[in-house]
Amino acid sequence: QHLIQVINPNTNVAMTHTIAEAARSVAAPSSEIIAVCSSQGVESIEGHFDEAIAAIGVLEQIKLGKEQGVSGHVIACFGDPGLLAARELASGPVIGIAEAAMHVATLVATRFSIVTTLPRTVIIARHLLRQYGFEHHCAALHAIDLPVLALEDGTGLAQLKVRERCIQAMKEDNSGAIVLGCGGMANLARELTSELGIPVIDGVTAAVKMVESLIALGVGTSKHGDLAYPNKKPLSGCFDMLS
Ligand SMILES: O=C(O)C[C@H]1NC(=O)NC1=O
Repeated sequence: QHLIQVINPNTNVAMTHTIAEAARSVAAPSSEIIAVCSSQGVESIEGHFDEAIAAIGVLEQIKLGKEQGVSGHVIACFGDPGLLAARELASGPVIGIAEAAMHVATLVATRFSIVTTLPRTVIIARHLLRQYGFEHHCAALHAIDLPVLALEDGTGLAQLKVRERCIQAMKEDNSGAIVLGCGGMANLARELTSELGIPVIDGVTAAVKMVESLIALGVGTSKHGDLAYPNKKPLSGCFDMLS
């Protein structure tokens, strides 16, 4: 039995539940999903400011997960906030949902489109494409132009918009797969894949299976070089919780 920690970096409980359900829907019988969210910070992550705040929440949860003996971690926000910092802290694998979804898309298509929430977060996905080396694999990025928490408001409007943008991407982008650009979209991928006849990929489920694979391979985060544990030093003020 392996514990896999799935971290929603925002503080929204409903979205944490959506993410947890998706993670558990694909987890192997040998995996136990520990779903958590940041204990403080932002209720949704919609830009650079939010990402910076969320990264601290991620690090706090990574530390707690380590103390609980988890075997691996998922950062369940499409900005992959705090990913490399989390890898310094962690000994097991740490996978962000954006990198996971992008990797899976490149395994089944030569080019993919991304459908995310607010237009202002598109640049964050662009930065990740460059950082991960997938810039030339991404045909286009689309935003439904609704706030992240519209996905949890119960009206179904955001889900309708995601479907519309996926259909538009299929028609316009000449890409073979679509990546859903938000942890809160995790429960939409299977239905959209079968309805639209194109791989619609969610990063939460992709990341859970990648963490499981790395655990099975006996591959943890490298502690050789820049992802070694952080240099020991006193952490003052509110950061004391990270020491
Ligand atoms: O960047 C986005 O639009 C989505 C991102 N924000 C958030 O609170 N969870 C996420 O996955």
